[in-house]
Amino acid sequence: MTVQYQPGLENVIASETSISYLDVENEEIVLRGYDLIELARKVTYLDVVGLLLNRQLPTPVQRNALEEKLKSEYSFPEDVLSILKLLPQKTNLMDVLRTGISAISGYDEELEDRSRDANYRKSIRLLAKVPQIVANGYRAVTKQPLLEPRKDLSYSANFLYMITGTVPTKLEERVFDQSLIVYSEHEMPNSTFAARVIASTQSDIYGALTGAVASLKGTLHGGANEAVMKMLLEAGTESQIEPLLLNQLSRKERIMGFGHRVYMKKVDPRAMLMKEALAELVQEKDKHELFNICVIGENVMKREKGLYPNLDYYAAPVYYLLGIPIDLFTPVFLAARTIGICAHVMEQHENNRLFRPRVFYNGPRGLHPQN
Ligand SMILES: CC(=O)SCCNC(=O)CCNC(=O)[C@H](O)C(C)(C)COP(=O)(O)OP(=O)(O)OC[C@H]1O[C@@H](n2cnc3c(N)ncnc32)[C@H](O)[C@@H]1OP(=O)(O)O
Ligand SMILES: O=C([O-])CC(=O)C(=O)O
Repeated sequence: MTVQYQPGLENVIASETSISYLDVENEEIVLRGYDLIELARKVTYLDVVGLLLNRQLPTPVQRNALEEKLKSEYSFPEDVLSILKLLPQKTNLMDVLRTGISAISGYDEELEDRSRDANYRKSIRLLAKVPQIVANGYRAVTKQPLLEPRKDLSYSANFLYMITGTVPTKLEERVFDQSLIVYSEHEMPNSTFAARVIASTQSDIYGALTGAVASLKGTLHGGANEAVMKMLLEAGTESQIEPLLLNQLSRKERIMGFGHRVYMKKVDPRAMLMKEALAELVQEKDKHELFNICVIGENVMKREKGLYPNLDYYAAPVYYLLGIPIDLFTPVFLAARTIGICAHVMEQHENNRLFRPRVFYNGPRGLHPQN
């Protein structure tokens, strides 16, 4: 059988899934039958968690039960916090997160159980603990006091509170929750593929998620949201963003937050939702210039390269205005994506076929060692 080689597996169908699908033609991100953007407008992150885990949107009663279950799993091993405190201050926070997720696996009694029910329970535990690794991991390496999760706050409000140390306003909570929804799941990005490849050996959900963290760190993937914010801050003013971008483009550099393997010359619907959220936030915080800088940047890239912003472009200034340290932007993305990755690992375990592709060999043949 001849199979065509596709560098980067571009457009190759790697899995069958009922979790999500990017319908680029119709500009819709399908999540278990729903439009992701409509979900982000109408329901909460925990509803989406319920949808991804149970294949249907929870009723309000089911949603509350899910929230209670999550909060009952907030307890966190002290020893893992001690490990995180030992990491050097300069450790990249994605590496802190990778270490933390790896370390908590040993505390899960069901680690080696691959059944759907066990994977479901482990997903809940991960959802309860990953935000704590993000927030307290950052606090540990930067020598700030650690915070206990607050059960009186919603899941999303607590996550933001544990990062910033301040209870968010209603608008901040809603915008952050929306950002978690749009980051929650996106078909087969590099990180999800990495997790499925790992899970396909019958390895465990913690290991698969740990691998996904390493994948997401790269700037061609999740790491772009941090790079975007650094670029926007470097520009600093409305008048400086265009020359900065033109300069980078003249050096043939990639502009972070633009382009996408699947959308490329089309708009990423998630970026547009975050643009709306940013417009609301700059109003509340009187930071209109940041919004204007972003819009100018968007227009320059459309004009110069025909490229559109991806989610990371508009999520970055949103996170900045929410008071999230830039080094935590990608860890927060991973925390939001944990549910999507868990759903994929569960699906992989339920209908598994080992990933083992072949190569297009272009090396020498027929050599012999000289004795
Ligand atoms: C949530 C997420 O993870 S979204 C992705 C976040 N990552 C980024 O924003 C990083 C910046 N973007 C990129 O590097 C790319 O658009 C990627 C990695 C996301 C997708 O890349 P690929 O599918 O491999 O596209 P590819 O590299 O073939 O690009 C096609 C053309 O567009 C150009 N291009 C693509 N993205 C950019 C960009 N951001 N800036 C400048 N040029 C770009 C490429 O240089 C290439 O041009 P050429 O044909 O003249 O050589
Ligand atoms: O789909 C991709 O390749 C990257 C992406 O936008 C995501 O993971 O959200």
